[in-house]
Amino acid sequence: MKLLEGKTVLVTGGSTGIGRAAAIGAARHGADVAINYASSDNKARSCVAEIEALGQRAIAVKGDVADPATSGEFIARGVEAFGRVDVLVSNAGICPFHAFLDMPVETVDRTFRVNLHGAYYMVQAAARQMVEQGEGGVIVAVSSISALVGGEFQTHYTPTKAGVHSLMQSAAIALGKHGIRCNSVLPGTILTEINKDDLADDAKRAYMESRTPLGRLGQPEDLVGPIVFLASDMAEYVTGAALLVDGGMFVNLQ
Ligand SMILES: NC(=O)C1=CN([C@@H]2O[C@H](COP(=O)(O)OP(=O)(O)OC[C@H]3O[C@@H](n4cnc5c(N)ncnc54)[C@H](OP(=O)(O)O)[C@@H]3O)[C@@H](O)[C@H]2O)C=CC1
Ligand SMILES: C[C@H](O)[C@@H]1OC(=O)[C@H](O)[C@@H]1O
Repeated sequence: MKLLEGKTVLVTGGSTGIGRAAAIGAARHGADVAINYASSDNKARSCVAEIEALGQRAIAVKGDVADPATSGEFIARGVEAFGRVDVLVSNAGICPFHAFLDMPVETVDRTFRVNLHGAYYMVQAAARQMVEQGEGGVIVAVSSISALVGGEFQTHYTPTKAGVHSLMQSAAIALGKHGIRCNSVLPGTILTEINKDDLADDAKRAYMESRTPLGRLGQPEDLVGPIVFLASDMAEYVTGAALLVDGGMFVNLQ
């Protein structure tokens, strides 16, 4: 069953990892897709090609989500290409691992601007378009298990993921009257570019696997079902919710 037939889905950070899987997954469910990305031109092009091979339309729009102007441009390009925006998946993010006591100011600033400010501007721009269209819409933000737990080398990152989770809760209230649903997914440890170096440490990787009741770390494709579900009418009474997609890692304390 195709859950997003005829919908237009916009995905930030769609060139690699979770965003790419979400973009291709949405296309498999019948959506036309616009992806935003920062720098990976070839990967963005190949994502578009993969979606087109599925028989759906796709565009890639380059832009830094930390720049407030990028959000308006991305939404406008999506509307220009497909006529409307039904779903935004706010996913773009970075996690430059670093110790707390000597954390550079620039690293804190950049991480907040990309992960939290970027999500804020994108969600706001998409919501403005959805309100103008007058037919509701859906926003799914990629937060993290890190919204709920800390990380020694992620003191600049975990607050941004808690912020994204909180943004979805407040946006759900602000936008409910417009028929716009806002939810977040909270991935656990998913094998992507963002943590390739961190998990190159075999001991750390084995430890993270051992903390996961389902016995393996996640793949980007593990997020597709939850994101498509939340974006679809199957979740029409779900808003302000957060869905852990972590193989059970969060509850595995003892
Ligand atoms: N992997 C994991 O374990 C987890 C990841 N997450 C979250 O998932 C999201 C996606 O991460 P993941 O797929 O793992 O990582 P990847 O590094 O594979 O993908 C990140 C994506 O975001 C894009 N991006 C990065 N910075 C910007 C920017 N300034 N403007 C626009 N796009 C940008 C990248 O584009 P480009 O390739 O062009 O740089 C890429 O498309 C992030 O928000 C992350 O916090 C949450 C929980 C766990
Ligand atoms: C990048 C990390 O491996 C990953 O990001 C998250 O949000 C998870 O909590 C993991 O720490």
